[in-house]
Amino acid sequence: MMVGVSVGGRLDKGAVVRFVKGHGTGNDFVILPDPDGVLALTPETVAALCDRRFGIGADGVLRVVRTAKHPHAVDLAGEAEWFMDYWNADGSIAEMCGNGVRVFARFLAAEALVEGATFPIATRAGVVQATVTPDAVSVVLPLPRVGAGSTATIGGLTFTGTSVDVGNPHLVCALPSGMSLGDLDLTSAPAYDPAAFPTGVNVEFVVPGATEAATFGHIAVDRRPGPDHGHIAVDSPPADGPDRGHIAVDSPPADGPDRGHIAVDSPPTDGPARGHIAMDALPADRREQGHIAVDSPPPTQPDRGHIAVDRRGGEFGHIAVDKRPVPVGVDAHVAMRVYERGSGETLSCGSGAIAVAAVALRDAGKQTGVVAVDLPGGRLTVAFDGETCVFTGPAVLVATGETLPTT
Ligand SMILES: N[C@@H](CCC[C@H](N)C(=O)O)C(=O)O
Repeated sequence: MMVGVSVGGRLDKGAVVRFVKGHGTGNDFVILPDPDGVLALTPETVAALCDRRFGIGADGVLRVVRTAKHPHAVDLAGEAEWFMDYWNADGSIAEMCGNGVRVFARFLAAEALVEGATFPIATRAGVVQATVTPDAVSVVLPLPRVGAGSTATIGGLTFTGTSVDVGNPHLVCALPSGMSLGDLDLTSAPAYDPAAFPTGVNVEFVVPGATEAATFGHIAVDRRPGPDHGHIAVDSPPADGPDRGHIAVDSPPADGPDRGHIAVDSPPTDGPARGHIAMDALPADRREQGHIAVDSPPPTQPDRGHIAVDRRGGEFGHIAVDKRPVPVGVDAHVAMRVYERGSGETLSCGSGAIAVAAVALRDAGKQTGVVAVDLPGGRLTVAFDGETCVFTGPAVLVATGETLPTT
């Protein structure tokens, strides 16, 4: 890819920069190792790196720099060797990134830049303690500060919420009963009160007391404004055989030419653990036919299946179906979606999950306890002991590479 990187304060068109790609529950990052702080990142460069079409693609950038070498962190040099220089996908800087700091910790451990499994990391919101295990990374953070009420408006609907400071600003909005997370159109930013959030805000939408897929899974098809919404029809038992169902989606309406369908075979045709969805993207008499194969359960996550069709940026929504089991031994369980300041809708937001968990625990009348938070990208847990919170979830490195010099 062709991404210019400023080196030593000047744009060096010959710069080749090593990067690592990682994610925490689908909140993905380009990690830039820069121990001596010589990469002079700009908002434009970060936005180019994060561009999912013209760049590497990510929700944000994590620059790995020695605390002593970065002006925003030098005061913390006695407490932590490494500073997470976090940038949102639009090139703005944020104080905290909960998933980012877990992925950052995974990177430090994988590159043997730290000793032991527990170590401090400096952030713009202070120093946090990370503990790395093969399956998860936990981070100990200060208790979030639950504040005043405010509102967010999206799609003509106004939601009442609670502001929470996790180092960065959040507004946690509960959905009214009868509304599900899949009903939300998060393709554009919610409106908020700029007097309450002068530097912007991450907005979380929450279904409290979530149970298995019933309250988290959602199917949203065709969010185009206007009268031409499609429909989903499920025959059970199906019309053409004992083991076959189908979902028919008309878009635009049935009397128009562009008719597609989704056919679901159950049991699947090619193996005991595999199903498929065949989609005609164009009318049946044309050639462009696609399909999505779904392993259930997926090989890497035995208790989870999902179908995700994401055409954000266009006119269609997405389908996501979670089959995560109800967590045991927790004091509260919530499901959420988030619109992040500077990054748009993401599959997961760690600081957002902490904010949501703090409100859920408060609403449960407790000051200590464990909250499980389900997001489109997976499950995170937050444990509160009255003095700190411990934020835990998977953190994975998936690729490494080099940017190419610009021409
Ligand atoms: N967009 C946030 C910063 C990133 C949050 C992150 N995804 C997380 O996991 O906490 C902001 O601008 O505050």
